[in-house]
Amino acid sequence: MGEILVELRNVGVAFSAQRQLNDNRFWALEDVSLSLRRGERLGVIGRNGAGKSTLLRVIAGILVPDRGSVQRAPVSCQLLSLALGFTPHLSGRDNAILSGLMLGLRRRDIVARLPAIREFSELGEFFEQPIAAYSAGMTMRLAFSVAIQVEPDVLLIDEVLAVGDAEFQQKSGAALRQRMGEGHTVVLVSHDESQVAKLCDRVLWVEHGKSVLEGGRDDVFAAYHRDLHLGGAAA
Ligand SMILES: Nc1ncnc2c1ncn2[C@@H]1O[C@H](COP(=O)(O)OP(=O)(O)OP(=O)(O)O)[C@@H](O)[C@H]1O
Repeated sequence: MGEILVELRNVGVAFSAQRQLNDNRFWALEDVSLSLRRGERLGVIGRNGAGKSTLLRVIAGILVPDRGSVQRAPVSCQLLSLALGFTPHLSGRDNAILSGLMLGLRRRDIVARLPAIREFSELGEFFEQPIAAYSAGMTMRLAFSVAIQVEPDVLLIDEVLAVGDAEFQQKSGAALRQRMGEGHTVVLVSHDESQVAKLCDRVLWVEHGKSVLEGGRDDVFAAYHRDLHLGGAAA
Protein backbone atom coordinates (compact mmCIF):
# COMPACT_ATOMS: atom_id res chain seq x y z
CA MET A 1 0.00 0.00 0.00
CA GLY A 2 1.15 3.54 -0.79
CA GLU A 3 2.11 6.06 1.85
CA ILE A 4 -0.67 8.13 3.42
CA LEU A 5 -0.87 11.53 1.70
CA VAL A 6 -3.83 13.04 3.53
CA GLU A 7 -5.33 11.87 6.80
CA LEU A 8 -8.52 13.28 8.32
CA ARG A 9 -9.50 12.35 11.85
CA ASN A 10 -13.00 13.10 13.16
CA VAL A 11 -13.22 16.22 11.05
CA GLY A 12 -16.08 18.69 11.49
CA VAL A 13 -16.85 21.91 9.60
CA ALA A 14 -19.46 24.46 10.71
CA PHE A 15 -20.53 27.35 8.51
CA SER A 16 -20.59 30.81 10.02
CA ALA A 17 -23.44 32.20 7.93
CA GLN A 18 -25.82 29.65 9.36
CA ARG A 19 -24.15 29.92 12.74
CA GLN A 20 -25.29 33.55 12.92
CA LEU A 21 -28.89 32.75 12.10
CA ASN A 22 -29.38 30.74 15.24
CA ASP A 23 -27.32 29.50 18.12
CA ASN A 24 -27.19 25.92 16.92
CA ARG A 25 -24.12 25.70 14.79
CA PHE A 26 -24.72 24.07 11.43
CA TRP A 27 -22.22 21.31 10.91
CA ALA A 28 -21.89 20.61 7.18
CA LEU A 29 -19.38 17.96 8.21
CA GLU A 30 -19.78 16.38 11.61
CA ASP A 31 -17.43 13.48 11.88
CA VAL A 32 -15.44 12.22 8.93
CA SER A 33 -12.26 10.17 9.10
CA LEU A 34 -10.29 9.18 6.06
CA SER A 35 -6.83 8.06 5.00
CA LEU A 36 -5.90 8.81 1.43
CA ARG A 37 -2.93 6.83 0.15
CA ARG A 38 -0.70 7.47 -2.83
CA GLY A 39 -2.12 5.94 -6.00
CA GLU A 40 -5.58 5.47 -4.56
CA ARG A 41 -8.73 6.13 -6.58
CA LEU A 42 -11.39 7.04 -4.10
CA GLY A 43 -15.01 7.78 -4.97
CA VAL A 44 -17.21 9.78 -2.57
CA ILE A 45 -20.95 9.16 -2.70
CA GLY A 46 -23.96 10.33 -0.68
CA ARG A 47 -27.20 12.21 -1.08
CA ASN A 48 -27.51 15.94 -1.86
CA GLY A 49 -26.19 18.05 0.97
CA ALA A 50 -24.35 15.12 2.60
CA GLY A 51 -21.14 17.15 2.80
CA LYS A 52 -19.17 15.74 -0.15
CA SER A 53 -18.03 19.09 -1.60
CA THR A 54 -17.15 20.36 1.86
CA LEU A 55 -15.06 17.25 2.41
CA LEU A 56 -13.14 17.83 -0.84
CA ARG A 57 -12.41 21.39 0.23
CA VAL A 58 -10.98 20.13 3.50
CA ILE A 59 -8.81 17.58 1.67
CA ALA A 60 -7.64 20.34 -0.69
CA GLY A 61 -6.69 22.57 2.26
CA ILE A 62 -9.14 25.31 1.20
CA LEU A 63 -11.24 24.88 4.35
CA VAL A 64 -9.73 24.47 7.78
CA PRO A 65 -11.92 22.23 9.92
CA ASP A 66 -13.51 23.52 13.14
CA ARG A 67 -12.76 20.27 14.89
CA GLY A 68 -10.75 17.15 14.29
CA SER A 69 -7.37 17.05 12.58
CA VAL A 70 -5.94 17.00 9.08
CA GLN A 71 -2.46 15.76 8.32
CA ARG A 72 -1.06 16.26 4.86
CA ALA A 73 2.21 15.10 3.35
CA PRO A 74 3.95 17.85 1.35
CA VAL A 75 1.90 17.28 -1.80
CA SER A 76 0.05 19.51 -4.25
CA CYS A 77 -3.72 19.08 -4.29
CA GLN A 78 -5.88 20.50 -7.05
CA LEU A 79 -9.62 20.78 -6.69
CA LEU A 80 -11.60 20.67 -9.92
CA SER A 81 -14.90 22.29 -9.16
CA LEU A 82 -17.18 24.57 -11.11
CA ALA A 83 -17.88 26.48 -7.94
CA LEU A 84 -14.46 28.00 -7.46
CA GLY A 85 -10.98 28.61 -8.64
CA PHE A 86 -11.06 30.93 -11.62
CA THR A 87 -10.95 34.71 -11.90
CA PRO A 88 -13.78 35.77 -14.23
CA HIS A 89 -12.18 38.84 -15.82
CA LEU A 90 -8.97 37.00 -16.76
CA SER A 91 -8.57 34.94 -19.91
CA GLY A 92 -8.44 31.15 -19.99
CA ARG A 93 -4.69 31.44 -20.60
CA ASP A 94 -4.10 33.70 -17.57
CA ASN A 95 -6.33 31.56 -15.36
CA ALA A 96 -4.33 28.50 -16.41
CA ILE A 97 -1.10 30.29 -15.43
CA LEU A 98 -2.59 31.32 -12.07
CA SER A 99 -3.76 27.78 -11.32
CA GLY A 100 -0.31 26.44 -12.07
CA LEU A 101 1.33 29.05 -9.85
CA MET A 102 -1.04 28.18 -7.02
CA LEU A 103 0.02 24.56 -7.37
CA GLY A 104 3.63 25.60 -6.92
CA LEU A 105 4.86 25.33 -10.50
CA ARG A 106 7.41 27.76 -11.88
CA ARG A 107 6.00 30.24 -14.35
CA ARG A 108 8.19 29.03 -17.22
CA ASP A 109 7.06 25.43 -16.63
CA ILE A 110 3.43 26.48 -16.82
CA VAL A 111 4.01 28.58 -19.92
CA ALA A 112 5.64 25.56 -21.58
CA ARG A 113 2.44 23.57 -20.97
CA LEU A 114 0.03 26.23 -22.24
CA PRO A 115 -0.11 24.91 -25.83
CA ALA A 116 -1.04 21.43 -24.54
CA ILE A 117 -3.63 22.91 -22.18
CA ARG A 118 -5.14 24.95 -24.98
CA GLU A 119 -5.20 21.97 -27.33
CA PHE A 120 -6.77 19.58 -24.81
CA SER A 121 -9.43 22.15 -23.90
CA GLU A 122 -10.52 22.59 -27.53
CA LEU A 123 -11.45 26.15 -26.59
CA GLY A 124 -9.76 27.67 -29.65
CA GLU A 125 -9.91 31.46 -29.63
CA PHE A 126 -11.95 31.40 -26.41
CA PHE A 127 -8.73 30.48 -24.60
CA GLU A 128 -7.72 34.14 -24.99
CA GLN A 129 -11.11 35.46 -23.82
CA PRO A 130 -12.17 36.33 -20.25
CA ILE A 131 -13.73 33.26 -18.74
CA ALA A 132 -16.77 35.32 -17.69
CA ALA A 133 -17.86 34.62 -21.28
CA TYR A 134 -17.56 30.84 -20.87
CA SER A 135 -20.41 28.38 -20.47
CA ALA A 136 -20.26 25.88 -17.59
CA GLY A 137 -19.04 23.24 -20.04
CA MET A 138 -16.25 25.49 -21.32
CA THR A 139 -15.13 26.33 -17.78
CA MET A 140 -15.00 22.63 -17.01
CA ARG A 141 -12.93 22.00 -20.15
CA LEU A 142 -10.41 24.60 -19.05
CA ALA A 143 -10.26 23.33 -15.45
CA PHE A 144 -9.84 19.74 -16.56
CA SER A 145 -7.21 20.59 -19.17
CA VAL A 146 -5.14 22.51 -16.63
CA ALA A 147 -5.36 19.68 -14.11
CA ILE A 148 -4.45 16.97 -16.58
CA GLN A 149 -1.41 18.90 -17.87
CA VAL A 150 -0.20 20.34 -14.58
CA GLU A 151 -0.31 16.96 -12.83
CA PRO A 152 -1.03 17.72 -9.18
CA ASP A 153 -0.06 14.95 -6.73
CA VAL A 154 -3.69 14.66 -5.67
CA LEU A 155 -6.51 15.50 -8.08
CA LEU A 156 -9.88 16.19 -6.45
CA ILE A 157 -12.83 16.18 -8.81
CA ASP A 158 -16.18 17.59 -7.75
CA GLU A 159 -18.97 16.56 -10.10
CA VAL A 160 -17.39 18.29 -13.06
CA LEU A 161 -17.07 15.41 -15.47
CA ALA A 162 -20.78 15.35 -16.19
CA VAL A 163 -20.85 18.93 -17.45
CA GLY A 164 -19.05 18.49 -20.77
CA ASP A 165 -20.63 17.10 -23.91
CA ALA A 166 -20.46 13.36 -24.56
CA GLU A 167 -17.30 13.61 -26.63
CA PHE A 168 -15.36 15.63 -24.07
CA GLN A 169 -16.65 13.38 -21.29
CA GLN A 170 -15.16 10.41 -23.10
CA LYS A 171 -11.89 12.18 -23.72
CA SER A 172 -11.56 13.42 -20.13
CA GLY A 173 -12.55 9.99 -18.76
CA ALA A 174 -9.86 8.35 -20.91
CA ALA A 175 -7.23 10.91 -19.84
CA LEU A 176 -8.19 10.35 -16.23
CA ARG A 177 -7.99 6.57 -16.50
CA GLN A 178 -4.55 6.91 -18.07
CA ARG A 179 -3.51 9.24 -15.26
CA MET A 180 -4.84 6.79 -12.69
CA GLY A 181 -3.02 3.94 -14.41
CA GLU A 182 0.20 5.90 -13.90
CA GLY A 183 -0.40 5.72 -10.17
CA HIS A 184 -1.83 9.19 -9.58
CA THR A 185 -4.07 9.82 -6.62
CA VAL A 186 -7.64 10.87 -7.41
CA VAL A 187 -10.73 11.59 -5.32
CA LEU A 188 -13.95 11.78 -7.29
CA VAL A 189 -17.29 13.10 -6.02
CA SER A 190 -20.10 12.12 -8.33
CA HIS A 191 -23.78 11.21 -8.42
CA ASP A 192 -23.01 9.24 -11.58
CA GLU A 193 -22.50 5.75 -10.19
CA SER A 194 -21.24 4.32 -13.47
CA GLN A 195 -18.56 7.02 -13.52
CA VAL A 196 -17.50 6.14 -9.96
CA ALA A 197 -17.61 2.43 -10.75
CA LYS A 198 -15.41 2.93 -13.82
CA LEU A 199 -12.82 5.16 -12.20
CA CYS A 200 -12.63 4.20 -8.53
CA ASP A 201 -11.82 1.04 -6.63
CA ARG A 202 -12.53 2.34 -3.14
CA VAL A 203 -15.62 4.29 -2.10
CA LEU A 204 -16.51 6.46 0.88
CA TRP A 205 -20.21 6.93 1.61
CA VAL A 206 -21.04 10.16 3.45
CA GLU A 207 -24.42 11.07 4.93
CA HIS A 208 -25.40 14.09 7.05
CA GLY A 209 -21.75 15.03 7.42
CA LYS A 210 -20.66 11.64 8.73
CA SER A 211 -18.79 8.82 7.08
CA VAL A 212 -21.21 5.88 6.98
CA LEU A 213 -19.03 3.30 5.26
CA GLU A 214 -15.70 3.13 3.50
CA GLY A 215 -14.39 0.14 1.61
CA GLY A 216 -14.34 -1.74 -1.68
CA ARG A 217 -16.52 -0.20 -4.38
CA ASP A 218 -18.96 -3.10 -4.74
CA ASP A 219 -19.57 -3.53 -1.00
CA VAL A 220 -20.21 0.17 -0.43
CA PHE A 221 -22.52 0.50 -3.43
CA ALA A 222 -24.48 -2.56 -2.26
CA ALA A 223 -24.96 -1.07 1.22
CA TYR A 224 -25.86 2.35 -0.24
CA HIS A 225 -28.50 0.82 -2.50
CA ARG A 226 -29.95 -1.19 0.38
CA ASP A 227 -30.22 2.05 2.34
CA LEU A 228 -31.85 3.93 -0.55
CA HIS A 229 -34.32 1.07 -0.84
CA LEU A 230 -35.11 1.28 2.90
CA GLY A 231 -35.63 5.03 2.61
CA GLY A 232 -32.41 6.15 4.28
CA ALA A 233 -32.26 4.14 7.49
CA ALA A 234 -28.49 4.71 7.79
CA ALA A 235 -28.80 8.46 7.44
N1 LIG B 1 -20.38 28.14 2.22
C1 LIG B 1 -21.41 27.59 2.86
N2 LIG B 1 -22.13 28.28 3.77
C2 LIG B 1 -23.16 27.73 4.42
N3 LIG B 1 -23.59 26.46 4.24
C3 LIG B 1 -22.93 25.71 3.35
C4 LIG B 1 -21.82 26.22 2.61
N4 LIG B 1 -21.36 25.23 1.81
C5 LIG B 1 -22.16 24.16 2.03
N5 LIG B 1 -23.09 24.44 2.95
C6 LIG B 1 -24.11 23.50 3.47
O1 LIG B 1 -23.44 22.36 3.96
C7 LIG B 1 -24.14 21.16 3.63
C8 LIG B 1 -23.22 20.24 2.86
O2 LIG B 1 -22.97 20.83 1.59
P1 LIG B 1 -22.06 20.14 0.48
O3 LIG B 1 -22.08 21.05 -0.71
O4 LIG B 1 -20.76 19.77 1.07
O5 LIG B 1 -22.89 18.82 0.16
P2 LIG B 1 -22.79 17.82 -1.08
O6 LIG B 1 -22.85 16.44 -0.50
O7 LIG B 1 -21.62 18.16 -1.93
O8 LIG B 1 -24.14 18.13 -1.83
P3 LIG B 1 -24.57 17.92 -3.38
O9 LIG B 1 -24.58 16.46 -3.64
O10 LIG B 1 -25.93 18.50 -3.41
O11 LIG B 1 -23.58 18.69 -4.22
C9 LIG B 1 -25.38 21.60 2.87
O12 LIG B 1 -26.46 21.64 3.77
C10 LIG B 1 -25.03 22.99 2.37
O13 LIG B 1 -26.19 23.79 2.25
